[in-house]
Amino acid sequence: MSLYFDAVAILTAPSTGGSFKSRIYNARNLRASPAQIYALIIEASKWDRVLAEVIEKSDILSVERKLTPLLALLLVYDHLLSKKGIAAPAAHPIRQAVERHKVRLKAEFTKARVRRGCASVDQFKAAVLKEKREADGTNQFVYPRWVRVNNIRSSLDEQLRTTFADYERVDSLAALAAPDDDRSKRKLLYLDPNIPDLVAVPFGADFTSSSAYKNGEIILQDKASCFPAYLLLGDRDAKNAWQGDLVDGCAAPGNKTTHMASILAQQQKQMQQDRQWNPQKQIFSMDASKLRSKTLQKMVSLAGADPMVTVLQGQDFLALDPDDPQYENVTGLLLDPSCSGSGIVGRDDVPQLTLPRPKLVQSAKAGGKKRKRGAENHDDADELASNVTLAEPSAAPSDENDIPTGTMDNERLTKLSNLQARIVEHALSFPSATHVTYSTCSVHLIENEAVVARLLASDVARERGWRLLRREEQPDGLRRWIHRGVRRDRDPDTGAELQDDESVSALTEKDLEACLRCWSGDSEGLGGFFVAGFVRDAEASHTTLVTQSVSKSPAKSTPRTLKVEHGKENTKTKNGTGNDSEEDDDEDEEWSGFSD
Ligand SMILES: C[S@@+](CC[C@H](N)C(=O)[O-])C[C@H]1O[C@@H](n2cnc3c(N)ncnc32)[C@H](O)[C@@H]1O
Repeated sequence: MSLYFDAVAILTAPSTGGSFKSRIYNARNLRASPAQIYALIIEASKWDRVLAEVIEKSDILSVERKLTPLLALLLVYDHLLSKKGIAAPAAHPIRQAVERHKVRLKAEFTKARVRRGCASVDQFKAAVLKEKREADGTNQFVYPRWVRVNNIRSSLDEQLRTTFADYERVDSLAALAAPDDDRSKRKLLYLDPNIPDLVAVPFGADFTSSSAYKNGEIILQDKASCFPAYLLLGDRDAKNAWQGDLVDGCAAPGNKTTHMASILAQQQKQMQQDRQWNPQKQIFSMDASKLRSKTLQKMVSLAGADPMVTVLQGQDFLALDPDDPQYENVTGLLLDPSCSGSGIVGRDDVPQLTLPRPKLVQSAKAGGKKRKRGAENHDDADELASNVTLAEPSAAPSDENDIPTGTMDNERLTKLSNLQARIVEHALSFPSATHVTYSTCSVHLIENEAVVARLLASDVARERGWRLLRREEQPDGLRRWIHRGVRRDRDPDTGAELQDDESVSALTEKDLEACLRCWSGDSEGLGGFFVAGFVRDAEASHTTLVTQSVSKSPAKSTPRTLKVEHGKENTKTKNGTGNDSEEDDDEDEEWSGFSD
């Protein structure tokens, strides 16, 4: 039985680089034989579309709560197509969960064959393979391997001279993939025009044995995932280098933390041209999950960012006290909280599996597209979405994203978006903060523009003068990015726009221009992604209403509102008399809510 659970674990584990096969053979903690696991995944992936169809039509996921879509797909493959059937004792509950439906499954499998006009299983197999190749061929053409150069340990120039020395420069993403080539073997390189220090190479290129990868000089990070740190820290030079500390509130596994550190390193090196670079602790990076925090710490160390980053392992960002003196110099915060992951697409040579959708999701308006490979376990997502404080996710994380892709109904998405909004509101309350970014790898409006609309309408945003970082204020590469915020969700299957969504009616066209979107399946070579930046104006800080916590504990605090003019606290009380008794109690409170 461990065979199926091991296969699920492999398919949902973080992508650590290397070929898919080598990852299975090098994996620890597997109980089944690597050869068996590999064969099961490869064979099942050839039939995924049919198996998904059969499982959906027989509706076993609605009744068999022990089965996740991925587990069901692997089991039903063995049940219907392998000679020996399911490799588990006959009395095993998971085997029974499938075999209870054998008549229905067989009937749906036969119908799927007949629908494709195939008289035999062999013909059926050929037709299914053709279908699969047609679907995958496009994916592999579009998605390259993105490589970010880490300025702490190296520089783009140095990497072009060394790791990429024998790579031929091409002038478009499409040129990375000439049809019928063995693209992974061709050494082609495209310098990304939007994100500094980012290059794209053909899909399948493997750097995991290169010294640059092992030493943390290069980091395999998708382009869209580079947007938030660049949006936050921008194009700065020695004259206007970033001032103040930074917080990455939802940081594991650490791509954006290490990207922030890399950008800061670049700026600081420019400032200290002739002198030795002397990195300073400037970033607080945390994750509520202790398990994922370990990966975060490893990634920070590998990137050489220890002198710049303080990792707070297992720290819930919502429990961080913005008024704690150690955060008084925090000027920028990056928030990339848990999301539905509905924008995630396969990024490496792991077989792409089209998974069955449970009935619940098939009928949900904002339900995801057919799931691609991603983390499993709906219960974790549910728990996460319904709890105020994050529970340790027990499912293996999938790269940056820790939530299963595509299995969420509207209720779950709503809970998740509530949590996302709370997290960013908390960020907006840091007394010295002037810049905040919010990002998700979701395509759903409810997690993206709708969260932005709620944040702009929140008390903390209005009182502290937060607004969106407008397109014309964004770093050059992102200002030129053409895919901006939207008012309508897209149909997950056809991509067609759905009707206007009221949740974003308060956003102006300028606001939508300020938001950045990425979509899968277009010529940009990315998955679905969203990011928006918030800033506080210098003018807003001169005459702004600031909420000051009476208590140091955010959970117990009673906010009071004070008016600030020209950088000074105005001691006028709420009723303007200066005699408000509530305020008298707080006379000794240190001033803590003041923008730049
Ligand atoms: C999308 S992932 C972050 C990916 C990361 N930014 C990167 O670029 O590598 C979301 C992370 O947020 C963490 N998280 C969710 N809620 C949190 C909270 N309240 N405080 C801290 N971390 C939280 C999850 O454990 C998860 O690791």
